[in-house]
Amino acid sequence: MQPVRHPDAPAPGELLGAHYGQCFGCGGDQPHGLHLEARAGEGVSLTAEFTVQPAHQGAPGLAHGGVLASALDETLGSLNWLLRTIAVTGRLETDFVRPVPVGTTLHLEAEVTAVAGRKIYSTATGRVGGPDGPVAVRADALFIEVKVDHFVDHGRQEEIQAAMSDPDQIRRTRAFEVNP
Ligand SMILES: CCCCC/C=C\C/C=C\C/C=C\C/C=C\CCCC(=O)SCCNC(=O)CCNC(=O)[C@H](O)C(C)(C)COP(=O)(O)OP(=O)(O)OC[C@H]1O[C@@H](n2cnc3c(N)ncnc32)[C@H](O)[C@@H]1OP(=O)(O)O
Repeated sequence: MQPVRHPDAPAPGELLGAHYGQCFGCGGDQPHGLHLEARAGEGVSLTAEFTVQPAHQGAPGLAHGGVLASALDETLGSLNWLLRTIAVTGRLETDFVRPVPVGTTLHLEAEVTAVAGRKIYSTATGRVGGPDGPVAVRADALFIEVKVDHFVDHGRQEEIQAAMSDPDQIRRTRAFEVNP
């Protein structure tokens, strides 16, 4: 089935914000994180940027592939804001097309290609040298829709309690729930 943008999805050009402050991918309160920033696009698409830091090296002066995969995973996961669906990565297939030096800003774009029941199929590319530069990485993913209970049941108590007593987190989580 064709994906359907939720009527209350953020407008094209709007920053999506973090889904969780401590998230390694997008959290502003996470000192070790990627601090990836995603912006809504048209339809069920978005763009995001991430700048490779010295802490992200695999080989000298080059980004670690796992970090680049994380940036792709986070970008693809952010698409769920536009569907207003909570979903987790089931499968992530990554192509590393060219090396990405430290200091490079990766310009990412992602879109949902299909939805089938709880399964959300999506694809992303990351370019270097600008939004129209050459492709350095790309990924195809399958996300699976889950309920908030997924996190409550499986997350460590300490962080779950902290998240549940943070009004900001409750608000962000509610925004994802079509039927709260
Ligand atoms: C109040 C506190 C709450 C705090 C929450 C905070 C915020 C919430 C808001 C948003 C957060 C959401 C996401 C974060 C966004 C971005 C971050 C990046 C995303 C991630 O980094 S997230 C972490 C990594 N991720 C995992 O930690 C998943 C571990 N995993 C599982 O938890 C289970 O594995 C699960 C749930 C995936 C499925 O389990 P399940 O039992 O629910 O469903 P089931 O197995 O029946 O699969 C149903 C259909 O999907 C097919 N299917 C499943 N897996 C497949 C695979 N791998 N390949 C191909 N097909 C697959 C089946 O074949 C079947 O297909 P069919 O229906 O056609 O038969």
